[in-house]
Parts: sequence; structure tokens; C-alpha cells
Amino acid sequence: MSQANKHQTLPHPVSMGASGQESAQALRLRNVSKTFNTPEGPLQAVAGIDLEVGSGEIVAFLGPNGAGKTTAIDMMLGLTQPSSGTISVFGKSPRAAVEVGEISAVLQTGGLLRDLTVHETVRAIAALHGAKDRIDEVMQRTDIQSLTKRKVSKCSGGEQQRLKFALALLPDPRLLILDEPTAGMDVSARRAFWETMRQDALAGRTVLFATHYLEEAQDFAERTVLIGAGKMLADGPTAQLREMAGGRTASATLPAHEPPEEALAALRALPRVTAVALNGHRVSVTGEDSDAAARMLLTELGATDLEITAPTLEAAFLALTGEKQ
Ligand SMILES: Nc1ncnc2c1ncn2[C@@H]1O[C@H](COP(=O)(O)OP(=O)(O)OP(=O)(O)O)[C@@H](O)[C@H]1O
Repeated sequence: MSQANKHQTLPHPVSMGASGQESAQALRLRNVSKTFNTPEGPLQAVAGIDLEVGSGEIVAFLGPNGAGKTTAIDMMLGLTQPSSGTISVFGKSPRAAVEVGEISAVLQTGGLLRDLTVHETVRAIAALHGAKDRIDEVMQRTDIQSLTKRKVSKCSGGEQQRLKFALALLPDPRLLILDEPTAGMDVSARRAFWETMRQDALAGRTVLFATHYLEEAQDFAERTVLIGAGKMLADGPTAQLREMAGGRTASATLPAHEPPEEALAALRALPRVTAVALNGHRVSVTGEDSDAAARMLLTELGATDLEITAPTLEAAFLALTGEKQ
């Protein structure tokens, strides 16, 4: 079972909307667009996105460079106004939700004063939110206690991201937005960051994160929203998105003593097979009915060492966007 499936059953706490009615909705974008005026003319960064995120969901916002992720996130946080369309966060405007600490973010750029120490930074932001009693907890949760006296300018990229994560947790937001939170981190720092995030999300917080890293969506989000050129290309369970790249691949080793041509012809003749490839004696059959391919390989063709693999999210991404990462 994939990590994504493991997290598909996170609790979905019911929240109260501004109207006082029960609502399990954390975020709603209705036909949201954003056009920037540039010297070259108008540039549509976000082109009519509809999105609803329920309380307790973990959603990956996946897209190539320039897809419109940051622009969409800025609008969710009330940092930029949409050119058209509406956004609500727990039934409120984004700015109102930020003011009461219901939504907060770890953003890609800015936000830290380089001359303050880590502890001074956390204390200053805690004072703003009236959250001094949460300082110890968030520092512990984001694993920055050992950095207390270090100046921000002396912290590594990964440490600065953890500090930003701590600041974002201070208001105890119900919705946490992360814009490429692990950019600039090495593999082990990235893994540690996601482990911390995972623990936090298991407690029921709603999380939406933008990423370039397909494996982060795959490992962490039960739902992925794929965007390209400002438009939504796909939205669904991450595991299902992978399937959109095409069927599974059944691979096995053909008996060495027989010429493979007949076996290859028989495999190609199976219904809904899209590709058959041979590498030495190892044959790979891709198609929508990997069970039929597996049966033929094992029973009729005497093949061994059967392996069935699902397509990667990267394959889905390339199939849907036609772009290279
Ligand atoms: N303030 C701005 N003025 C003009 N154009 C902008 C502005 N902000 C973003 N854009 C343009 O809008 C498009 C979307 O950019 P955005 O930063 O939202 O994409 P992104 O998916 O976050 O990309 P990346 O992964 O590289 O951060 C890009 O073409 C970008 O150049």
C-alpha cells in the first residue's frame, strides 16, 4: 500500500462556517482568475480555477514552473486580489481568515529578519498572535529548540524553512498553506520536514502544499491538484492520477531456451495492451489489463519473476501537461 493510501482516511472534522451552518469546507475557489499587466501586455497567471478543499484534507498543488501555483496561493492568503472570481476560507474572506489565525502559510520568499535570533523571531510573532503559550510547543514540534540562540542569517536553508513552519503554526491555524516548503533542502532535511508535517497533519489540520517534487505529492498527499498554464488539469486521489498515465506494467523473465518472437506476438494480441518491450529475456507489457498479461506470462509462456508496477506520477504529469520537469 502506498503512503498516499495510508493517509486517505484522515479525520475530517466538521467546522462552523461564517453563516453558523455546519460546513466541512476549509477552502473554496470559484472561477478564480488573475491577470497581471506586464510591459509585454496582459499575462493570465491563473485562468478560471475552481477548487474545494474539505477540512482535514491534505492536498498537493502540483505544477511546473510558471503554472500559477504561487499566484493562486497568494490569492488564498489575501496577499493578492483575484481579477475575477471569489475565494473563501472557512466561509470568510482570505484576509479575515488570516486576521483570526485560521489560515497561515510557509511561503517561498521573505518573511524572516536576518539579524534576529531564532528565539527572538518566534517570540515576536507569538506576541503578534497572542500565542506566547504556544512557543515551546511549536519549537519542539518543528525541531528548532537547539537553534534558539542562532541568528537567522546563520541558519541553513532547511533550518530557516523549519523556523517559518514554526511561525506558521503559532496561531494554530486550521488551514496551513505551504509554497514549496522543502525548496533548497537536502534529501534528509526534506524527509525530516515531511515527517514533522505528517505528524501535524495527522492531528487533523488541513494542508495544501505546492510542490515541484512529484514524489512529495505521491508520498504525502491523498489528493493532488495538477495545474498547468493557470488551469486545472486534473484533481483527484493521487493514486488515481498516476493511473491516468496509462495502465500498469507487468514484467517477467521469459524462458531463456525459447526464441521470444512467439511470446511477444501473443502478448501484443492481448486486448488493451499499449506496449510490449523486450530487454534481454525480460519482457514488459503495459496495458489496462495487467492481470491478463500476468496470467499469460506465468501460465502459457512459462515466464518467472513477475513484477507489476503502477505508472509514476511523473508519467501522469508528462501525459497531462506534455511538459518536462
Ligand atoms: N507580479 C507579477 N507580475 C507579472 N507577472 C507575474 C507576477 N507574478 C507572477 N507572474 C507570472 O505569472 C505566471 C505564474 O507564476 P507563478 O509564480 O504563480 O507560478 P508558479 O507555478 O508558482 O511557478 P514556480 O513553480 O516557478 O514558482 C508566470 O508566468 C509568472 O511570470
